Amino acid sequence: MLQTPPTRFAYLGPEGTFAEAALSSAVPPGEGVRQPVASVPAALAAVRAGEADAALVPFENSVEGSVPTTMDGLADGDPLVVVREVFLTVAFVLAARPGTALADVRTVVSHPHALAQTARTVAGLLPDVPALPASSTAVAARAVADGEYDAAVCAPIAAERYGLVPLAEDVADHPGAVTRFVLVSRPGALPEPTGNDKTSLVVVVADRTGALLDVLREFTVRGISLTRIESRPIRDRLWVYSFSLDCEGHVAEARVGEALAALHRVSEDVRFLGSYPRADGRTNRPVPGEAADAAFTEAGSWLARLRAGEV
Ligand SMILES: O=C(O)C(=O)Cc1ccccc1
Repeated sequence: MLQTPPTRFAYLGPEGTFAEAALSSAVPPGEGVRQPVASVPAALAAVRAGEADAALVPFENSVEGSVPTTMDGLADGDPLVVVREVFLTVAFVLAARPGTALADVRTVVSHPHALAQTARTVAGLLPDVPALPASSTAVAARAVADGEYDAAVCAPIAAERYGLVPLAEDVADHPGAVTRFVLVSRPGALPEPTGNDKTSLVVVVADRTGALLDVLREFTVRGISLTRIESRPIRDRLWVYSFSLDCEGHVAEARVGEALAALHRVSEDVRFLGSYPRADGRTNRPVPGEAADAAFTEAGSWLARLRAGEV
């Protein structure tokens, strides 16, 4: 009998990252094989090259906003789509090699988002100590274990994994911060609509008055709520911006499909980044009657009758 090969999941590694914890919360242990990779671009590249089937990468944070390497990595290059979102409440420790005292620490290292979310607390504990960036919190913990730096901001599990001990626990400036991760894969069959889905897009607009309003209007007139919108520079065109956004609904639903088709007409480019089940514990706003699939179907039949000369 033919066996389907296990799904290969790439995640921002090494062992002990928040991305790994997010993957474990989304995919039961024992399902698929997991490959830690060195960076977000490496995780996306592994999927694009077919070396992995899906990648679990951080997307945005409730305190720091979006993760630029992920946003830009999805906006450029061969298309990838989000098939799932995962929310994780993150807790940070300041960790060092056993025997290190706070007074011995001359350097702190972590992922830029972890440094940003703990900046005030860490500066209070270690005034004037430089905070240096690393590609993940676990790589930072490993580098401390290897003696390259004195302390890391990381997950308690990463400290344990690399033999570090906490100098301070719960060093987040805003306890309860949530990170949104996404599981991305090469385009293929879309996740089925669940009735509580989100759709992600990148829309490139022309440099003209009202271009953003034109984009927003296509959602408003179809009763679609946006859950995120932000601008990102298009790096090879000076002062031209794209809009990265999430809206409620699934592309299989008429109002969302029609909005995308309209955006395709009024903007320079639309990149579809997937329709997937909403996982933030919230429920999409009720769809107004005139924006429901049944209303679009009925309007389509009416138009067909008009065109056939039946009215
Ligand atoms: O570096 C990690 O562990 C990640 O998964 C990225 C990250 C960093 C800080 C907060 C949330 C996610």
